[in-house]
Amino acid sequence: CCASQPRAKIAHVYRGTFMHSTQDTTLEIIEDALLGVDTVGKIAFIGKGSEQDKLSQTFRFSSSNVTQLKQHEFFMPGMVDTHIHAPQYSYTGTAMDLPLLQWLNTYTFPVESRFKDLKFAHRVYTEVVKRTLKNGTTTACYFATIHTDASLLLGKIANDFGQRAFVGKVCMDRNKSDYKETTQECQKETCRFIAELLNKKYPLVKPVVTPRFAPSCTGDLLGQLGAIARKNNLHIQSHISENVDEVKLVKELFPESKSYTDVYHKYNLLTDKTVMAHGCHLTDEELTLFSETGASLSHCPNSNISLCSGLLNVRNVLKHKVKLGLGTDVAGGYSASMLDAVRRTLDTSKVLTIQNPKHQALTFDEVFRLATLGGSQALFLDDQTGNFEVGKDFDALRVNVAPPGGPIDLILCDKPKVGSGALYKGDDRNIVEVFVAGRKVVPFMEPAAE
Ligand SMILES: O=c1[nH]c(=O)c2nc[nH]c2[nH]1
Ligand SMILES: [Zn+2]
Repeated sequence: CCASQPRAKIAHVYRGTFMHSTQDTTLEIIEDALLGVDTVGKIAFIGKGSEQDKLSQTFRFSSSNVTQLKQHEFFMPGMVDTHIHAPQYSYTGTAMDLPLLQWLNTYTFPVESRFKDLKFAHRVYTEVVKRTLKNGTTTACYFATIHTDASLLLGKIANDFGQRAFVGKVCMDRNKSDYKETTQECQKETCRFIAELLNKKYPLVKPVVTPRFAPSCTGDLLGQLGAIARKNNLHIQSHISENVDEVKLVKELFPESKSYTDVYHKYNLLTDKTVMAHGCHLTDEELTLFSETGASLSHCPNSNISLCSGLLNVRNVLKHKVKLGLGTDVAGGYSASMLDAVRRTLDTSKVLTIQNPKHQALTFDEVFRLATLGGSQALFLDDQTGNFEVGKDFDALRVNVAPPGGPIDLILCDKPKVGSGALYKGDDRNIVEVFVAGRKVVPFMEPAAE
């Protein structure tokens, strides 16, 4: 049994099967566990169901307050989407026929330009927050657009629905089209975005410094953003080495830098609070620089396949001791569901084994860890979320393997395999409740009135 000293009062106690990952165990399944959540949403204890009497005395809760999971139900940690473009949710699954640089110019920039319109932004951002929450994303690291007010609105909507989120106002001062700002505007608006979002004092929603990627930023802007992040001790997100044409372009635009990674490093954008999406074409030397700086990678396999960008060798990333989480990368990725990201990660890893039988494919348990604890580590949030350790916030999914009308027929009842079956075959119908910091956010709460 693990328990903190009883301090805050216990608000909820749950009894049943819990699955999670720890530093030492890729997947731990605790049957008939008892977990207590205190009034500030933190996990106060996790112990054995058989110790309920003792725990109820220590933590002063009554047995009648224990919620017993039903047969075929279990709890798992909420999933962490380490990379998602909220505005691009509006065209998911409709633009999968061009490689990255053409895809951005043809589809992405025209759509993102529309987010100047706050009504349109409100509609799309409400849908993406609801859709990701329903699919078990308790933490999302969002790109918004270049528009400060719409980006602030995304923060408000995530807060209203109770999702833990980083929100980035996108920075770009170099583009063929008008979808950009001047260097000075971008710096000024980034500072306003950060100040205004922090000023809201949302408990779970924070700003992240967001240069779109090196090709859409001048060195001047990158340097200014590095300084802003450092001064305010903020998270940073961007893209790196997604596609070979992009890597070539970065070489042309930044001839003085040794590598793509070196460009970001030079401008102080690689820190232990940085998450870079993709990294399919990074060299071992670049991965070493990630490891040395503590920067992490977001693996977005649906996007990498959909845009024919490349196949990230996650095994090699982990070998270099680089932190890694999973991302949907909507709308390069056509699915907003982290369960899809889990499956595509497994598929990608198996394709690498098909290409090279010496490659050791990732296991289901390892990928489960990447979607939960790995994501929280990549976002430097692992002291707050990622698993069911005492003292962390209770970010959890109540999964029912076989709800009526659901996608799974329960034929095999082999307990340890039930979790993997549910995650391979399940969808949001199986995620019957979602909790963030102890609060039930699915079924949805009514957003507070204005
Ligand atoms: O998948 C991607 N989506 C984007 O919006 C983007 N911008 C730069 N690089 C990118 N890659
Ligand atoms: Zn992206």
